[in-house]
Amino acid sequence: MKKSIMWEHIYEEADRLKELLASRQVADLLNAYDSRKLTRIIFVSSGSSLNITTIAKRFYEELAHIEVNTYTPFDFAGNATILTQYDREMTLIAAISQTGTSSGTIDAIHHAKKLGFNVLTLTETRNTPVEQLGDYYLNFLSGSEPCNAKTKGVCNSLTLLMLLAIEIGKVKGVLGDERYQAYIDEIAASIEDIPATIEAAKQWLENHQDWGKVQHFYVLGNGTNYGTAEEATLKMMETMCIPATVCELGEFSHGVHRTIGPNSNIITIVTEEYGHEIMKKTNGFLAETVGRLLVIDATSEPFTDDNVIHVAHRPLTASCLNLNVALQVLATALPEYNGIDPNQPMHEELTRLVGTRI
Ligand SMILES: O=P(O)(O)OC[C@H]1O[C@](O)(CO)[C@@H](O)[C@@H]1O
Repeated sequence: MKKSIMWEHIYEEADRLKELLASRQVADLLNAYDSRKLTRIIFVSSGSSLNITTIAKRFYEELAHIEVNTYTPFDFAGNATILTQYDREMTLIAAISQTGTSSGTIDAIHHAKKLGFNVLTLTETRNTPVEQLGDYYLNFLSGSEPCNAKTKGVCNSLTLLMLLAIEIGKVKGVLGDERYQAYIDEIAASIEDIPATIEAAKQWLENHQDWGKVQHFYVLGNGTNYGTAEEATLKMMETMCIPATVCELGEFSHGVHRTIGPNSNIITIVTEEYGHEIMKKTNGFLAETVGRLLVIDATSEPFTDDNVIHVAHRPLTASCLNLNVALQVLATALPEYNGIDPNQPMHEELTRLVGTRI
């Protein structure tokens, strides 16, 4: 079977990210848009473009003192009457769509404009409705990604959101020069980590091809990487075409734990953020209880075991970039072990029926 085009996108990630980091587009945006009074960002997006906002949330709150609200387009347009109460000058709506063609996101932009908000749009694809409807624009700079499950676009858009938070933090004076540089340096170092992450995940998979046969899996994460767990769940569901469950670590023992047993397959994401001790105990319990456990470990003292993939410890960003890369490798490789193209068409008639894209 021909290797999926997703591999090409994954191997491009480090170069596309370096271009993004070198770009001046965020600085140019902040010259055109005065972010000094900004106290609230409302993200509106779907799928991976939504999951990156959950990951990026804490960078805005911590580094720029901006409250973050994350909405799906439907919820934003139809279930958010509180929007009318928000100060238009202190609030920015940021609509994200890789393709720039998701109809829900387009409707949400129209709604935001009707309410009188400033709208920043972010896309991978230029000359699309999402690009053109906003007041301000940022491109992912990831290059074209003509497949269903996005990889390089996720890495670039996630990094773009982190860079935007860091630059706004600097403009607002929340982030001093030293901390600003430390974040930029950590992102640069994380980009250099990517080839090793890809290799570590591929090597682990060589001996664990049986994961390709699973019919359901869980992903557990917390803190910054709860969003990564959501993204991994979506990515692997999209490529493997099987159901999955995502759970925030603290919530796992509030009911979800009752569903697991020897037939369960669980991926956990381990960092040193709040909840680390509980994650350790949970992993110990899972190792005894479930059929398959995979631990993606980004701590400073990673545990070495047959069920562990190591990702470099990057404490300021909780290694979020490389954790996503490792999980993208899984999502691409596992269907291929069964001779299935991770990008195979599936129920396209539904997206046409409900008008997912324009
Ligand atoms: O970012 P977009 O183009 O609005 O699409 C949202 C989501 O839709 C999908 O393409 C699948 O429908 C996802 O891969 C993507 O994350």
